[in-house]
Amino acid sequence: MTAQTLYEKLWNSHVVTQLGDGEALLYIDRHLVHEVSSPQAFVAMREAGRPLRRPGTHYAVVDHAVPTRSPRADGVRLGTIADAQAAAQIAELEANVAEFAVPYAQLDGPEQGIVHVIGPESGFTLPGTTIVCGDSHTTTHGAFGALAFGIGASEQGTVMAAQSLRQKPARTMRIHLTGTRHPFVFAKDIALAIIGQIGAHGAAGHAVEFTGEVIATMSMAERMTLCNMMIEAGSRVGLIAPDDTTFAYIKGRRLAPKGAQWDQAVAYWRSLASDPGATYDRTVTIDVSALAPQVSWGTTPDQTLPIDGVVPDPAQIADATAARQAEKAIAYMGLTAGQSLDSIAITHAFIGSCTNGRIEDLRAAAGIAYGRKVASGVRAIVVPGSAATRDLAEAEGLDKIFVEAGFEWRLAGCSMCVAMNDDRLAPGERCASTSNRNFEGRQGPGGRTHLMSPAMAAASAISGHIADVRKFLA
Ligand SMILES: CC(C)[C@H](C(=O)O)[C@@H](O)C(=O)O
Ligand code: SF4
Repeated sequence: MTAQTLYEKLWNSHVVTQLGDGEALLYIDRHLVHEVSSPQAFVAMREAGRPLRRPGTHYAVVDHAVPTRSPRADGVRLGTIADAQAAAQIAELEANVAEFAVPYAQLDGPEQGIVHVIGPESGFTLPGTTIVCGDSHTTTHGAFGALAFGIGASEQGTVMAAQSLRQKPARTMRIHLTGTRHPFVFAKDIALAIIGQIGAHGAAGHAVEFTGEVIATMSMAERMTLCNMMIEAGSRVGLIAPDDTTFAYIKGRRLAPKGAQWDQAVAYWRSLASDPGATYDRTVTIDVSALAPQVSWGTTPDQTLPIDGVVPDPAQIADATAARQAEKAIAYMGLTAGQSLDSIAITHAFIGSCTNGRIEDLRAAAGIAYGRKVASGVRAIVVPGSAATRDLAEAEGLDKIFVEAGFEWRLAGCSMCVAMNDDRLAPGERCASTSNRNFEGRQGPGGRTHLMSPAMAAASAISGHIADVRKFLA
C-alpha cells in the first residue's frame, strides 16, 4: 500500500461514499456548538421537524457573548447579563440544547469555557475523529491528530440531520520545524513567524501538518496554539500526529476511553502518524533557532515582525498591493514608518482566547508578572479559557500573582478576542493581545490590536509599551 499522510488516513477512514467530481461524503464523528453560529441550524431542524441523528455526538457551550465579570461571586447567571443581545443569544442556545437533547456545558458549570478549550479538556476531542464546529478556529483540535475544521450554518444543519458532509479533500502541506528555540519563544511566536513568512493566504486550500523536533518539545497547549493559528494562514486544517504527550493529556478526562478501550484506542491512535515516505504537495521548513519573539504591527496576522524590528516603510515595499495595504494598516494603527516596535505605547493588555487562554499560557504570563506591576495607564485583563483552567490557576496561586501585579482576574470566555461581549476597546485604544486576529475593529470599533505571546503581553503590560520579553529573562 502506498505511504499515507496523517491527513489522508483521517480522510480515508471517514469517507462514506465517493460522490464524483472529487467530492466525498465524509462521516462526522463530533460537532461542537456555540451560541453565535448555531441558531440557524436549530431553526432549520425545527422547521423540517427533524430530530438530531445522534444527539450525543454534539457538545454545546456559550463563550462568545458571556460576560467575564459577574455581580455574583459564584459566576455568571443568565439573569445577571446586562447586554440584551448577549443574554438573548445565550437564552436561545439554552432553549435549543434543551429541545434537541444536546449535551451542554452549563453557563455556571465546571466545563464552561471557550469551545476550543473545553473540547480538549473534557476529552470530547480525540485523535482519529472528525470534528466540526461553526467556528473558524476549529483547526485547534487538529493538534490531537483529529480532522477538525470550521463549517457554515447550513452545514451545521446537515451534520445535525445526517451526521455527514460533502467535502473535497485538501492538498497537503507539511510545515517542518527544526532547531532549538530561545526559552522565551513560544508556539505563538512560531505561528506568527510562519504566517509572516507564508502570508495570510499562504496555506489556503491545504491541510497543514506540523512535523519536526520542535513539535516533540511542545505541550498540547502549544500544539493547539499552532494549529489554532493556521486558519490565519488560510488553512482550514492544522494537524499534529498524536504521540505520548497527546495520550498523557487525554488519559483520565471525562470522555476519554477507559480500561481496555483505552489500550485499543492508543494502539489505533499510534497508527495515524504519517507513514515514512508519505509525500506532501508542499513542504516548508523553518529553523526556529534564530527566531525572536514576534509581534503584529498591522491589521492582518501576516503583518508581523520580530520584536526587534521597526514599523515598515511602505515606500520600501516593492509589491504595489502590499505597499498600499501597509500604508492603510499603518494609518489605522496610528503608527509611523520606522518606529521601533518595542516603543509602541499601549492602553490595554489582554491575556486569554482559544489561542492562548490555557494554563500553560497563564503560567508563562504569571512568570513575567510575578513581583512586578502593570504600568500606570494600562488596563490589563487575564481571562482563563475555561472555568476548569480558572480553577487550576487559582489552585496554583496564579490569580494572586496577577491581582498583586495589577491585572484583572476574570471569568472564562472569548472576552476581548472578539467584540461580542462587554470586554472591548474604545476607538484609538491599543491592546497587546494574545488572541489571533488583528483585523480593523476586531476588539472594538477603532481599536488597535497587536498579536503576541502571553509572556510578551505580560511584559508589555508591565512596560506600558510593547516590550521584548527576552529583557525580562532573569
Ligand atoms: C463567531 C465565530 C463564528 C467566529 C469564527 O468563526 O471564528 C469567531 O469565533 C472568531 O474568532 O472570529
Ligand atoms: S476566543 Fe476568539 S478566536 Fe477563539 S472562538 Fe472565541 S472569538 Fe473565536
